[in-house]
Amino acid sequence: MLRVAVPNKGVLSEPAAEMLSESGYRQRRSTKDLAVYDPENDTEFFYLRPRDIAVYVAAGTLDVGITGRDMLLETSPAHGEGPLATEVMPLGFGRSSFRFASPEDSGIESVDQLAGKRIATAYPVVLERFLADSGIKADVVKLDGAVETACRLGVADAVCDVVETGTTLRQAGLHVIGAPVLSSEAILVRRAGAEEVPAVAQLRRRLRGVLVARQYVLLDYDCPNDLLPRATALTPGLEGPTVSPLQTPGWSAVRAMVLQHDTNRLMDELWELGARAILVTGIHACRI
Ligand SMILES: Nc1ncnc2c1ncn2[C@@H]1O[C@H](COP(=O)(O)OP(=O)(O)OP(=O)(O)O)[C@@H](O)[C@H]1O
Ligand SMILES: O=P(O)(O)OC[C@H]1O[C@H](OP(=O)(O)OP(=O)(O)O)[C@H](O)[C@@H]1O
Ligand SMILES: [Mg+2]
Repeated sequence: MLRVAVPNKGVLSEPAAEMLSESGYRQRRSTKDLAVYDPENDTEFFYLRPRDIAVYVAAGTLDVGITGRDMLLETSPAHGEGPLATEVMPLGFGRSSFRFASPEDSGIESVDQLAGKRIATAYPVVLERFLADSGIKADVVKLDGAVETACRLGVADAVCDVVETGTTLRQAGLHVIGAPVLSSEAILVRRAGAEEVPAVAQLRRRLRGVLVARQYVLLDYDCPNDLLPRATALTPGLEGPTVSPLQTPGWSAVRAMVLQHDTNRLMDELWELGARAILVTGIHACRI
């Protein structure tokens, strides 16, 4: 039986369960359920705090889990100090960066100026590693959440926190300083060095299928044969485009997968080139 950890709360919770449902796995009906068994796939899902997921996976108690890259790094022991979980694949949601920010009027404008200052964070391990690697000596103030308020309430001079849109920072009168400490998104994690088993390989293929179906569309168009080399250079597909003859002499039909965000640019360029009957179709599911 495969045992999978899924975030029970927070921003990763819903999209993680949605991605597993789209991958054909049964998910819990109520947010109060702690675990659910999917008999068809012989898989049990455990709903846990995202912060704890890599710990269970590293210990080998659960086979795989979905968490944030920042959470994995926060709960990873220093080299040689205990079992490790490792990133298997990114899942394309829950994107954020982990960054320093200081009050607008603090005069702290660069990471170097953080030396000797108090920095509040809910990710002390990641922050302390960064400070040690950068040779900056500062006091780390460990908080559980709502870190942005720490400066206003006088317990810190700056913060290091998760930023997505930046709205929370702005509301707290803070501005980002320096480059991101790290870029995070939801990831699938496994125990480091764990042997590949068929059930995990299947889960990975299914998740990859959902990712590809979300990212790509199918583009069909009709094209005069003499323009095929230029048209198919625009739409090379994954392995190569499908080109079949049309009943109209001198014309072919082309089908290729293209990135969804590129669709309108490609349709315009193909039209300018002389392609016609350009159609876009969504991909519901796939195995690539
Ligand atoms: N606004 C956001 N946008 C994208 N990802 C986010 C955002 N906030 C948090 N995350 C990501 O979600 C993961 C877990 O954060 P979450 O807020 O769910 O847990 P937490 O902060 O430990 O718990 P809680 O907020 O319930 O106290 C982290 O990987 C983090 O990067
Ligand atoms: O840049 P934004 O789009 O504003 O998003 C970032 C905010 O979202 C998360 O907060 P969450 O709601 O998880 O609260 P928490 O700080 O208590 O964890 C994170 O800790 C930031 O505060
Ligand atoms: Mg949070």
